[in-house]
Amino acid sequence: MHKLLVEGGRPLRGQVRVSGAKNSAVALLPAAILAETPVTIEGLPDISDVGILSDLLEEIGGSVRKDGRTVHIDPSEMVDMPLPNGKVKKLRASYYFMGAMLGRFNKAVIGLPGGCHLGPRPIDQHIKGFEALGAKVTNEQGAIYLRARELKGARIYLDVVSVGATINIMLAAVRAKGKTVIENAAKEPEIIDVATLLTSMGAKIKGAGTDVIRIEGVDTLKGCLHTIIPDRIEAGTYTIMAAAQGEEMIIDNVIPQHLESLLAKLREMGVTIEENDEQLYVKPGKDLRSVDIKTLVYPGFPTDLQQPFTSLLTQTQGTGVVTDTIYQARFKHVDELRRMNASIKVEGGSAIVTGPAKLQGAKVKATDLRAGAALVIAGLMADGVTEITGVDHIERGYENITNKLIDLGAKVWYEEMSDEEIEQFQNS
Ligand SMILES: CC(=O)N[C@H]1[C@@H](OP(=O)(O)OP(=O)(O)OC[C@H]2O[C@@H](n3ccc(=O)[nH]c3=O)[C@H](O)[C@@H]2O)O[C@H](CO)[C@@H](O)[C@@H]1O
Ligand SMILES: C=C(OP(=O)(O)O)C(=O)O
Repeated sequence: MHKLLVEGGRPLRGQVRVSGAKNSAVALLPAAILAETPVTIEGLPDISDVGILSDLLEEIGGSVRKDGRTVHIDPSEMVDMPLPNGKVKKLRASYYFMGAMLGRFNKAVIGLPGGCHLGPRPIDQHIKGFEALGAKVTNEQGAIYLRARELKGARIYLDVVSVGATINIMLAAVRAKGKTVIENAAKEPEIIDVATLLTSMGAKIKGAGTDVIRIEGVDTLKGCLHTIIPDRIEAGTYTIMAAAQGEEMIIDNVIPQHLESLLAKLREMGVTIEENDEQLYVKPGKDLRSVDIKTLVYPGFPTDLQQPFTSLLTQTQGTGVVTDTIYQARFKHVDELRRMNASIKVEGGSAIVTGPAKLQGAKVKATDLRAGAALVIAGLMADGVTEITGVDHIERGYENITNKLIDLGAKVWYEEMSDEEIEQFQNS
């Protein structure tokens, strides 16, 4: 087991290239189950979530061949193998095996998913959708059993706007008989990306990216070639780093429109940002002003950038209120930032951040993926060395973060943890 060390105080400059989107990748891979001939996906990020999903595709009989960041998946020999335990529990997105296997085989057995602990993360809307399409769904000892004689299109109104439920219902519905309408659907760019792949496979989908998605079921889907979109959350994380500790930075391979809510807030704080076709040029001003943020569904401020943004607010002038309306308990990073001398109070679903605080390097724990990113940003701004444990969370979502940071001028490195440190980490 290793820890990540960050020596603070060095300015970041230069260019960083954003990888393919984690939250697309984790849906595109299971979507390949629905095809009958090989699917090729280009630009997948090299992160652990992608590795685990590729292994799961092989467990059900698929052949997965990696060629750099391109992955070729041959789904022709896949079978309806139950996956009640094991790797499905290591990540959130294994729930997409439910929709995809149900769509292909009319049955699936999938263990309840893992992923970041951000408070309750129910999947009732996914299940409501599968049931509406004609599946019988039961929870038996922590695994979801789904069975259908035949899936039939239905009108499904989501009670909560959910990325996962929208994509999962799309996956199950593309091969169902007749028409499905998903109302109050989520509008995140990753949903459009998955719909684009499915459409290239022969699916008939209209309205992805709006809150009403219409799907006309087809009998078969074929393989295709798809290029993934860039990761707006990774791009946003580096943009926040540039505001926090950058001199001048270029974030490359970005769709700027995907980040408008973040860019608007950064400009309000005094950061200069220029948008080009696929790049952002970021130059922080002196004495940035604090702002309030409230996370919302897309195109609102993304909850996945709330934690990194909180680290930036520790350095701005005044008080900023961070309210997470998606995950009211997504504040585990706050205790760790306090160890580094940040001045933050959590009240209800909000963190109140008073800046500027002089951050100091400390031993901290990444409790989840974006908490890890928040600690890296804090470490870059702090005096001295910050030691971050729980690095496997960070590796779920950030490709090659150390090399990308080193190229920008940061001093970051991994060290093996001692037995004593591992024990302390496991007990904390
Ligand atoms: C793999 C992936 O894409 N993960 C993202 C996805 O997670 P995920 O798909 O799990 O998040 P959802 O969009 O489903 O969740 C949004 C809200 O709806 C609630 N809810 C969701 C489903 C459900 O059946 N019932 C229910 O009540 C959740 O508890 C949460 O409060 O979107 C989140 C919100 O943008 C992001 O933080 C995650 O990075
Ligand atoms: C919460 C996240 O991921 P997951 O849904 O995969 O746990 C995230 O990407 O910030």
